[in-house]
Amino acid sequence: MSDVALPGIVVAGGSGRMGRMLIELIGASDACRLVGVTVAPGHRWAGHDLGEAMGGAPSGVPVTDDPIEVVARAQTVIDFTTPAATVAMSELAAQARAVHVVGTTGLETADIAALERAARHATVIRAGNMSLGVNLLTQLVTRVAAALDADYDIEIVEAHHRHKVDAPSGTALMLGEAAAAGRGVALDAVAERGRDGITGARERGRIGFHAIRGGDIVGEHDVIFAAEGERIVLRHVASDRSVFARGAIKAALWGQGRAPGSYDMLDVLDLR
Ligand SMILES: NC(=O)C1=CN([C@@H]2O[C@H](COP(=O)(O)OP(=O)(O)OC[C@H]3O[C@@H](n4cnc5c(N)ncnc54)[C@H](OP(=O)(O)O)[C@@H]3O)[C@@H](O)[C@H]2O)C=CC1
Ligand SMILES: O=C(O)C1=N[C@H](C(=O)O)C[C@H](O)C1
Repeated sequence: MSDVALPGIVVAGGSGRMGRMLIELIGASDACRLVGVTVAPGHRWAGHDLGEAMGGAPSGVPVTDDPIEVVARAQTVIDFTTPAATVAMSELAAQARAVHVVGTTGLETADIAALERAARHATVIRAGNMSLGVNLLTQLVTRVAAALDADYDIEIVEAHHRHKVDAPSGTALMLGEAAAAGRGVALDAVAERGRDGITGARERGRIGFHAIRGGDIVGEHDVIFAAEGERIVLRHVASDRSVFARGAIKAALWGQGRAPGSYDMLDVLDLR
């Protein structure tokens, strides 16, 4: 197959931690090709060739802070940026009928509604965690939560690097949704985010969230089911961002030719 027959991918937020990982992995892939990179407005890479911007040889891949043209030429956008940038990108991707793979977390209800509007016209695949391990874990959490009653207190503890700007993490919220689904309750009705001061005794049936931030922690999540006399802890530890990037590339390939709509990694990984 000639190179141009491979799905062309734009990496949004190419100068970020996930963006750089995606650039490396797409560059090494023989199933897709990198056709453009977007960066934040005014970023020093904007207007340059990607290879040169990164201090190497020319690559033929343009970097831009004005994404309209590169998105129009792409089959897919992989987006790990900010909520505002992701919402703006969703309109462009929908206009171009490009698959939009969204890893960005910290999205508010209105942001998710905007992505759902875009999904009427284009394929949108979104997950707060794109690793195989976490998506499998959500299913284990649902199963354990369904098997246990509310005598088992559920607490979710997550740890990330010092640069992370949102809490709870997208993954913690996915795990919370999975636990709430197992219990047959709405997460919003039972979530308790952090505790401080004279909080009173723990209320039965709550799902607690706690965030640790420090150093270079890639991403760690514990789901604790604590009862009188025993405790179950389901844990996922990511030690390398490539697990998220590989999941995103898998989603990009899975999305080619897929009908417009909202999808997640359970669809991509055939875990439903
Ligand atoms: N779903 C998953 O599996 C995972 C999700 N994430 C999520 O992905 C997001 C990014 O994480 P991470 O890479 O660590 O964060 P970074 O801050 O390293 O990267 C985000 C990048 O987006 C850039 N950016 C901001 N605005 C725009 C814009 N309008 N257009 C293009 N680029 C823009 C930033 O540029 P600048 O710094 O110059 O402002 C930055 O380079 C977070 O929400 C994180 O939680 C992370 C890992 C896995
Ligand atoms: O910001 C990160 O780094 C990560 N964000 C995602 C999240 O919010 O859960 C996924 C992963 O844990 C890394």
